Amino acid sequence: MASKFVNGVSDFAKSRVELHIHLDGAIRPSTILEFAKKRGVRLPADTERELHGCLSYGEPSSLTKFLEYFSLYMPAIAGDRNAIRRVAYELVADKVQQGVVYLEARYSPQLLANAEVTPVPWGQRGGDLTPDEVVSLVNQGFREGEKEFGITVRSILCCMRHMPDWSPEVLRLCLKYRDAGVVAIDLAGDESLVAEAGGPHRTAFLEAVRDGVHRTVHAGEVGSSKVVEEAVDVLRAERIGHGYHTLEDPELYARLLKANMHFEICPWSSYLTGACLSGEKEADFSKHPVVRFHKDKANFSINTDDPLIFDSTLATDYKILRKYGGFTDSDFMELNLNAARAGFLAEPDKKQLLQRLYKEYGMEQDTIL
Ligand SMILES: O=c1[nH]cnc2c1ncn2[C@@H]1O[C@H](CO)[C@@H](O)[C@H]1O
Repeated sequence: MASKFVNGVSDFAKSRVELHIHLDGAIRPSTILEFAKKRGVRLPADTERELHGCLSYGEPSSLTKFLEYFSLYMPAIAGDRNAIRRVAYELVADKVQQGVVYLEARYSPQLLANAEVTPVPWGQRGGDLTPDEVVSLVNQGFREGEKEFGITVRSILCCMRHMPDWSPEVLRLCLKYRDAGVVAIDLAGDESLVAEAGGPHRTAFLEAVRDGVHRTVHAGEVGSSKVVEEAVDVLRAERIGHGYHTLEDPELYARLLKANMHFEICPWSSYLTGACLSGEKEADFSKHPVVRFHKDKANFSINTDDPLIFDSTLATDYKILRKYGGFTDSDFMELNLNAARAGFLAEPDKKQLLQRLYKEYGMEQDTIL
């Protein structure tokens, strides 16, 4: 799939920071299979290889069609305590393999629950796993992974654009678990269907500002620059998830460059969701917005987004930038340092992370700080 674009290109394998990955878009096919069998959930295939083939794709589609893939496998995981702890732990294990030293992973607590959520997602029967307990289970999985693998992991809780009624609870969980690894609130979902953030989303984000909860918003992925403008001016986002279509509004773009806004860029994802380079069969990533961002010295990170469905790893995205954007090792170091600075880690931990990166990149920190 992705490999046809980047065969033979070398990778940047030093310590990396990843800020934009969906926990529920990053599950191992083997784990989906295992829990589906245990729970009697039907899947589109019953070997790991075939299943992975069914749950992923490699040609450009749309955000709406991409989001439908979740329904193929989420019934195997949602509502199961062991499954949820496992997928969190395994994400850490997988990311260590990809050289990640700091990870922020996001998910919707409601989409993994089967109690105290209306409607109960994925056609599940109601049960007794609440969004609150989901967060606690994910935290446990991440803490186990951190301990085992020696990296730092934090989480971001997603509000869903089409489910404004869930947002007050998402904010409550951000506050309840702020000392247990939850660092921010996000707004995810299909901005091609729901571009304007409804009242409860706005209220949750403004309360987040008031209560010191960090904020990132999916905006300008497939939606227009207006969605980005709303994210910044109304929802008070500190980072933008994707943000490619910011470029349609030069004034807004100039303002965000000046404000050093951080863009969470997901190159391979953006091709497959039709967010960028749409209509191109042989994608020419030299025309991707990330190349412009790079030229303009914008503040951005490189992320996989949903590596299960996009059949990718961080290497896929790094190789694309190396091949089509001319990114060098020092560019990769710089963007990872920018990612660490834009991370929602508490200040002392962030300082430690930056020191770790300087050391591993062989940089004299005195000359950089
Ligand atoms: O690229 C994306 N854009 C918008 N929403 C997304 C994307 N990837 C995943 N999700 C949505 O976020 C939820 C919580 O993790 C996922 O269940 C999916 O619905």
